[in-house]
Amino acid sequence: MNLAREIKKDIYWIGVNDRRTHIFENYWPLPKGVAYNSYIIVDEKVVVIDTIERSKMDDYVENIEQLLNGRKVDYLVINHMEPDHTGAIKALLCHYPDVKIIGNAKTFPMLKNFYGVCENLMEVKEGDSLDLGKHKLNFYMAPMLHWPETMVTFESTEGILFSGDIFGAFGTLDGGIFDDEVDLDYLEEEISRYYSNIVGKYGQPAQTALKKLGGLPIKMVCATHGPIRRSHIADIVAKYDKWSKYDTDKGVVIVFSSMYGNTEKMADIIARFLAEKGIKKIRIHDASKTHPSYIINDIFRYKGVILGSCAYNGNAFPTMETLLFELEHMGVKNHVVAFFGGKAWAGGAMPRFNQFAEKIKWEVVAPSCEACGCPKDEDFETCRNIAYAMADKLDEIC
Ligand SMILES: Cc1cc2nc3c(=O)[nH]c(=O)nc-3n(C[C@H](O)[C@H](O)[C@H](O)COP(=O)(O)O)c2cc1C
Repeated sequence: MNLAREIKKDIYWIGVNDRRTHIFENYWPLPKGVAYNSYIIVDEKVVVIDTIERSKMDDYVENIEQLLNGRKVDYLVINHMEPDHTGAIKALLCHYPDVKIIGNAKTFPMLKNFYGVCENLMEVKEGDSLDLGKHKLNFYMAPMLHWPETMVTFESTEGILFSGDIFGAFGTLDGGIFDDEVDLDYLEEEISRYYSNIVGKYGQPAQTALKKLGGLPIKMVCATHGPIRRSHIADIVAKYDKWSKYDTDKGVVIVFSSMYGNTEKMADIIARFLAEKGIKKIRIHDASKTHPSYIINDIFRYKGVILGSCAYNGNAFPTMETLLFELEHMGVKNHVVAFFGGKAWAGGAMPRFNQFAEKIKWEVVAPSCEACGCPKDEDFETCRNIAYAMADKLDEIC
């Protein structure tokens, strides 16, 4: 049986599910797997829009052959060059050597560098269109979402936006492929984790793209990962708008790195004081246990961040270092922060935390608390001060 599915007359989803890969881009955990979505329009001309990751390319090409029943592919649109969407290009070209490849000026150098393909290219620019017969494609550039060459393709007859990675999600498509057929609640974290981890660094390009695409009469959004949107388009667009503006809710993410439990105890104390002040949305993460992707996802949700680390060889603990590096690298904006931790002699984490606050430009709401050995009464008082200052700040700005 061919798992290809018609999504509108003569337009098919020809994607695959990947439940075998544990970590996406060899870094981001995939507890619910991931789908690589590809699409084909069978008109007077046949066009494939984006391909899939190479591990399933044999099945993929076989599906296309079955579906086309002897017809050839005329065009391949490359919205995004990342290998999880271009991994099957060479296999496709082996079966259909005359395919004309559609991309933009930034696509083709990458195509040559990754796959040595440099013939039969058709370059498109902003607003260019292509007639397939009944269907017409329009191309719009979406640079840095999340690579320089990224673009989107709008099919204007049915109003379908082939959005590449934009509006994508982790999680396989277990049965249904549309947003009204799958359990969106079950996928919720995988949708936001995809945004915060993969697209999150590019808030400004996302805002630009939303404004540009906002004028199109979109009836369906077909991303390269996650469910196809046809019933809840406004919902994902609103989420993207919120996330890409770094607009967060009232709540606090406490993250600690602790070897022997002293710093962890301070995390619990701060959380208790926050609760005393009426803060309900408190998420505590152990940076040594929880992958940064989940912590970053919570930081994209909540305005307040309180970070704690024991001193470790003159620095913060390595698992905290990893998180700080990620946050700095992503340039996450618009948070308020405070710090705590433990030491046994000259400390180490606090100078690193201060450097972090300066670099990321988050407002520090209270002086840090650094306990020497196990935390004592005066440390608990400083923790109380951190929690109360954070709660007051959130009351003021959220
Ligand atoms: C490998 C190692 C390196 C450490 N480096 C420092 C340091 O540079 N400065 C310091 O004051 N304490 C240092 N300490 C001591 C711890 O920071 C201290 O014991 C702290 O209370 C541990 O907090 P925790 O219980 O949350 O793990 C180090 C401890 C270990 C085991």
